[in-house]
Amino acid sequence: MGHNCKIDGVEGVQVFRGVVLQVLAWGWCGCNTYLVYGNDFPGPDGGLLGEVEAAEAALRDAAERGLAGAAGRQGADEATLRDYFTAVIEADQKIEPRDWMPEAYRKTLIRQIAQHAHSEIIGMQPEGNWITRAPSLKRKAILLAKVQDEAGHGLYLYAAAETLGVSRDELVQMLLEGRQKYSSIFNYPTLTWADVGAIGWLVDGAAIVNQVPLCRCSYGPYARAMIRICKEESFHQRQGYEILHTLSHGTPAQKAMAQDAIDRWWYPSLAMFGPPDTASTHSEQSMAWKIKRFSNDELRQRFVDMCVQQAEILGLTLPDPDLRWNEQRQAYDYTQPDYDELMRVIKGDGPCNRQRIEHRRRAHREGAWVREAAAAYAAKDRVRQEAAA
Ligand SMILES: CC(C)(COP(=O)(O)OP(=O)(O)OC[C@H]1O[C@@H](n2cnc3c(N)ncnc32)[C@H](O)[C@@H]1OP(=O)(O)O)[C@@H](O)C(=O)NCCC(=O)NCCSC(=O)Cc1ccccc1
Repeated sequence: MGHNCKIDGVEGVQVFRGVVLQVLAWGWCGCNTYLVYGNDFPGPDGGLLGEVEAAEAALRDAAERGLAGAAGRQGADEATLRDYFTAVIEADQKIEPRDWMPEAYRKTLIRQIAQHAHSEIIGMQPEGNWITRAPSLKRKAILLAKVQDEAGHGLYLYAAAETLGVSRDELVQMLLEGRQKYSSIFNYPTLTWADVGAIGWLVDGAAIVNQVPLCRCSYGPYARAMIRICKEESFHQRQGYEILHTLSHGTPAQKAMAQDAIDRWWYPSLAMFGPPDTASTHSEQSMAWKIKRFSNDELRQRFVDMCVQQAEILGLTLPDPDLRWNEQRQAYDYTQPDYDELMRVIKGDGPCNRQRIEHRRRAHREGAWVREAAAAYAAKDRVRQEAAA
């Protein structure tokens, strides 16, 4: 399907009816987006892809050493199963769907993975808003592919959540009824084309910093989903960075537009990491279970430290007059985001909360015929297969 061509100096880009499918030259790349600049361009992920690869190797190792397998111990009493669960976590092995797990561990995972899946799906809206207005056909194709990747991430994550005994239908229903959350960041508007760049650089950047440690999460299906998602998010971050780089090296008006986007997205991106550690209700337990590997504040600091030099290369300013290197801490001091605003947005009172959820409800209603057709086809297919067997 499609044909291969060279776009922006990248060989082997597979194109089908004008839409970039994938870069064939990149062995692992299963995603839709592609790299649009040469090797002289600085990679903005701060080496995080290396960490993803290390986590992937650790997953393979865990599978080979195989401490997991508590499924075979289902007959044991609860105390033995609990000891085994603790041993698996302590040994940095993986809990798998059929293993015994405490009910609170299961619930925490369902809450976090579902919230994560909903974020990917709702997160398609702010950028989707710019697909028809992207400044060139090339930019449109890239953005279309990126937004499509987010849908794919949502699907991997719903599938991971389903291994915990909850159905995708139930999860979607909980989102639509406001009983489950999605990330605060997607309740902010995308006012200009530069916002698409800022989302890629800052929002995908924050997402990667948060998600790379999740590749080492103690629950196998979530950890495995995160490996692929992080690789794809790394592309997304680069495409956003490249948009901003182009704008900031363009006309004064384009540079001003890029700066304005950074000014508006910086603090909401810092808030994505959640409340400060002192106010985080779940962190302690989630870290003990090795679902979370770092606290909200640790990850936020890592993100700030990563962004400072990248902003310098972009020639843009992070909107924080108190941002400065602290020699003693070997980290940047920075101004905290407004956590009262975060709480207001989480509770439904952000600039776009109503619009986002209304749009999702409408899309769900309008997609009913597709779900019905798929279910009817599956039922027919089952009958056909049973008849043939
Ligand atoms: C770090 C945290 C978000 C929160 O830590 P926890 O230990 O779970 O909670 P903690 O005790 O600290 O907080 C107390 C309460 O506050 C809630 N809350 C906190 N922060 C937020 C917030 N920002 N927004 C909304 N709610 C928030 C939290 O749920 C809890 O409420 P609950 O008790 O449930 O009612 C964690 O769940 C996590 O790592 N999730 C996985 C990553 C993930 O979901 N990424 C998604 C974005 S990336 C993406 O989509 C990619 C993309 C890029 C571009 C375009 C499209 C897509």
